[in-house]
Amino acid sequence: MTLFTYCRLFNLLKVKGTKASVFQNVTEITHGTCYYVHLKRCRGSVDNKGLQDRQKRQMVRGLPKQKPITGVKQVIVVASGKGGVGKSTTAVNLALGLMAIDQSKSVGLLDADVYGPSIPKLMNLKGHPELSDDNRMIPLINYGVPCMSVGFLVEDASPIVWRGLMVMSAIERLLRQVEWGSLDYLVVDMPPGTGDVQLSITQNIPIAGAVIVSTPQDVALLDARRGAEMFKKVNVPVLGLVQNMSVFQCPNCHHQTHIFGSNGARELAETIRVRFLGDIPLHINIREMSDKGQPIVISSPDSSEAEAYRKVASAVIRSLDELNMI
Ligand SMILES: Nc1ncnc2c1ncn2[C@@H]1O[C@H](COP(=O)(O)OP(=O)(O)OP(=O)(O)O)[C@@H](O)[C@H]1O
Repeated sequence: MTLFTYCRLFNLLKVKGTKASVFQNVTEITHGTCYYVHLKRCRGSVDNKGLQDRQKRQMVRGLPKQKPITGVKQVIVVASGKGGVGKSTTAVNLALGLMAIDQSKSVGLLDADVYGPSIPKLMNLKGHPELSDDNRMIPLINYGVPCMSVGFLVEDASPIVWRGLMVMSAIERLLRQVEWGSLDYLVVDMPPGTGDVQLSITQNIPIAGAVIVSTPQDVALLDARRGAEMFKKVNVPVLGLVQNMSVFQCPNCHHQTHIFGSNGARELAETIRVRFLGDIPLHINIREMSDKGQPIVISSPDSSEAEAYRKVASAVIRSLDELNMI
């Protein structure tokens, strides 16, 4: 581990306030290509599992007090039960779609996928955040969207091999130590699944609602359902389901194929009584533009794919408006 990465990780773990006392000693242990940071608690060793279990129990009982992120009006989390279904691509294009349909709105993007941060690549951003006068990280901006990601804090090729407590500290820092300014929406790209990170985020901040992304494939739908149930359990409203990669149209003969199935997410939305937010086709332009860091909503705003993302953004706003009326 280079000295640079080490310092970055160390800074990342410096949590202000009471939790700072948890970290008395951070020691680097190198095992071949894997790096571990060994944490010692003031009294005895850290019982990660115990701590996490306690957090989960507190969560379920609704004990911890959620604190809003300074300057942010509404937090929208984008989640998926399963990895690789297009959650980050949807989060990016949703954020840009929200801005496209109402340019008076300010939108930020937070990459909470600490194990596999992809927002820097998708938003074509590189570099490290500067610090404000009060030591908060200033987001990097592209396409008018301020972004923050753990990817800005570690070197590109560094393996992100973290123990549970380190992940929680990183998340806390990303939630509390970023100078967002004033935002109407903060779109959060969650890690896939229904684990500690997801619980920790729902525990720490008030969330306006969750958008669940799934392909129409049975195995993805099963996990999407689990994701939706988790949010309901912790009282986060589910704004709806996005069906990604629903149809592939051959660019030559225009024949349409439902590679992952056709209507699974739509049917699941009906079953679990949440809004169906829209269909995003499986399209090479979406993948190619994403890889270039030029999201389709920005690079081909007139395409039907960009329109599909804007429709999803409109549906999300409808869900939020309905919730705000309650
Ligand atoms: N509608 C789509 N059409 C074509 N390619 C897509 C589409 N949606 C996503 N992809 C591609 O699928 C791959 C996975 O997408 P993405 O990284 O957004 O998924 P994810 O669910 O966030 O993955 P992870 O769980 O690893 O974070 C990427 O290469 C992306 O460009």
